[in-house]
Amino acid sequence: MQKSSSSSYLGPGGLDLTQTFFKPILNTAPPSPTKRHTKISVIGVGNVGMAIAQTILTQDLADEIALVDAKADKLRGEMLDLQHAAAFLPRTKIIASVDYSVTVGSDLCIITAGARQLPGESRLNLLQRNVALFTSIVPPLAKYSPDTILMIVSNPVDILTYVAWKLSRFPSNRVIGSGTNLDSSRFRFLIADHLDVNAQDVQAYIVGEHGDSSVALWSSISVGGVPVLSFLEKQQISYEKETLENIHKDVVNGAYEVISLKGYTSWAIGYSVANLARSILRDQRKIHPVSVLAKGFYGIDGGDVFFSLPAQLGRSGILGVTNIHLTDEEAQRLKDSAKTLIEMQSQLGL
Ligand SMILES: NC(=O)C1=CN([C@@H]2O[C@H](COP(=O)(O)OP(=O)(O)OC[C@H]3O[C@@H](n4cnc5c(N)ncnc54)[C@H](O)[C@@H]3O)[C@@H](O)[C@H]2O)C=CC1
Ligand SMILES: CC(=O)C(=O)O
Repeated sequence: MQKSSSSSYLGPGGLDLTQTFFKPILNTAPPSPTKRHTKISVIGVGNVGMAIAQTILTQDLADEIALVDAKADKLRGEMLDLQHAAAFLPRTKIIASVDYSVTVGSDLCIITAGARQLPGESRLNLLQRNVALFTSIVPPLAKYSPDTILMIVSNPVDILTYVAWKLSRFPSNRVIGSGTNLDSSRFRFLIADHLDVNAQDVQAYIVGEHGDSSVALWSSISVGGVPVLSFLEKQQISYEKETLENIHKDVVNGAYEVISLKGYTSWAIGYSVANLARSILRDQRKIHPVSVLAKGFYGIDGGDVFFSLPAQLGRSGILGVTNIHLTDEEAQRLKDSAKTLIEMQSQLGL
């Protein structure tokens, strides 16, 4: 049986079989002009890109997903494998190409392409390799989808978000790094595990660099609406600062541990980015710790640095940054995290 370019099957003699199986209802009203067609492009179909794509599919977040990768065979294989799950998933058109024209008209472009860490290697060590790739990825995305929102996932995510902002020339509200949304989920899991509660009832943020200099905002943690540290202090319940430091260390070491065990991280970042995509495309106006242009917030003034702050996300991208009270120690750690990133950025000459 021959397949036409429009995907309808032509039987013997060129008979269009879709006409045999379906008797079309004529004179129907056209689709409502207010119904939006949502398109997401995922660049890089490695472990991370595919975990994101499959989570987006299962959560019914897009009408169309376009996949792009430099490896044509791997790309077609991943596209077919996802298409073959059509009978079990919400209806989503899945297309793929090594040519960026496939991304045209995307609402959201998620970049996961690039080198990943070897066991023990830091995220910042990937910088030179992945900056070079971004010069061939970001300009065509901006060309084919000038109104899109860019979501950067490749590491080091904060500096690459800055690079994507520069290369795209987009306003900063439309260039977002997945940042510490993932670290904060790890943090909430560990606190929930420690207190034997549900992680969704734990409100807790890791901010700053997605990486070794990240900052845990202990002073603002609440569980079920109860501010944890001030509650413990009022009840005169002693807690060890070391216990808190160890939980943060476990957050920072979390990715290193997973990478040393299975070679890469994928499932948690898949859920994290799908969670961000939902807030953006469904205009949820939820607060997420994501990588944003931080200049002017929380006393950060040393340069154009992107790192994670609790930001409100909606259909136009970043809507604002929340003003959480920080202790002097937390504010200083945040400034140190910014300094680390600005020093790395200054070597790029962008
Ligand atoms: N921000 C975060 O929280 C996280 C970030 N990551 C980062 O995501 C990135 C991807 O990780 P994995 O998927 O595990 O790596 P991977 O090696 O499995 O996949 C990378 C993919 O990028 C493709 N690629 C390379 N150059 C390309 C180009 N110029 N154009 C298009 N595609 C290209 C490769 O062909 C490959 O399919 C890494 O930088 C990793 O560090 C990973 C986990 C979490
Ligand atoms: C690899 C990475 O950045 C993570 O899993 O946090």
